[in-house]
Amino acid sequence: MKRVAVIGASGRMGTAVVEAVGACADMEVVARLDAGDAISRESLGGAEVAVEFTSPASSEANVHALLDAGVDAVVGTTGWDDDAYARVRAHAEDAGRSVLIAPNFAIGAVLAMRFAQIAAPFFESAEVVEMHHPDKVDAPSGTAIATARGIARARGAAGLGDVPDATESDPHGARGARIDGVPVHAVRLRGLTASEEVLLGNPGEQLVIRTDSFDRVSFMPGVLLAVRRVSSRPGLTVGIESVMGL
Ligand SMILES: NC(=O)C1=CN([C@@H]2O[C@H](COP(=O)(O)OP(=O)(O)OC[C@H]3O[C@@H](n4cnc5c(N)ncnc54)[C@H](OP(=O)(O)O)[C@@H]3O)[C@@H](O)[C@H]2O)C=CC1
Ligand SMILES: O=C(O)C1=N[C@H](C(=O)O)C[C@H](O)C1
Repeated sequence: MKRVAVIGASGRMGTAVVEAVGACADMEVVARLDAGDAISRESLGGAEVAVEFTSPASSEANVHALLDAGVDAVVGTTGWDDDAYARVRAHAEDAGRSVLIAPNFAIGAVLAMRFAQIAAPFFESAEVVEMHHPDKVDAPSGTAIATARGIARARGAAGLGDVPDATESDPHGARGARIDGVPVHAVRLRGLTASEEVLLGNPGEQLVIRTDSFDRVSFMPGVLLAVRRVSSRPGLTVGIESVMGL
């Protein structure tokens, strides 16, 4: 029986994780921590793995505290950059522990990111539109950042230049953000959970890759897979693609 702690347990994702882990025959929730709770060996209740869905402002500190407490971590909180990854990788390696951080645990979203990378070299234009519930605190989404970076890498490797765009004046920022040169647009709309479209264009044709999470249950198979596999992957793993065998 894998002993699991949930950090951010009262939040939207934490609540879904507590329920999903509790429904598994091979794992149990031994600790539920939220804002204001200290992370320590004692408060973690003998957990082997912690699942962390909190806020971009607190996630890295939580992961260091989990490593100090001798626990492997599965992290879904967004807002990570390369410097933060490097600090956690070094800490995990020093401590002989494992951390898996993924911007999206939904199988469809992971596949959409991969499909976008495969398609990107074949299209002149590429833009990413992410659409989320209006209670989300960060924009653009972690998934959109990872998607845009993947597209940019694939375009760069194929020798493609900048996406075409004749815009000369955009005082209101209507052309969105640029992530590694790829335009990214964020929609916040009541009724949505999490969706993303990758728009790829050539003269006379368009390819749209779309993924929708209608419910937070969509993230749970990926989270549970990560909980089962994280401890066999020393150091830092980013994304669940490799865990899925992609
Ligand atoms: N990787 C993935 O597949 C997914 C990632 N996410 C990401 O997960 C994160 C959480 O999303 P969501 O569940 O919707 O957010 P919520 O705001 O619903 O939940 C976050 C929870 O964490 C708590 N919290 C805040 N700070 C701390 C802290 N320092 N220690 C412990 N708990 C803390 C909050 O408490 P309080 O409200 O009191 O501040 C709240 O209960 C976001 O970054 C989101 O983008 C979301 C969905 C899928
Ligand atoms: O905040 C959310 O809800 C989500 N956050 C993640 C992100 O920022 O990409 C994953 C998913 O899109 C839901």
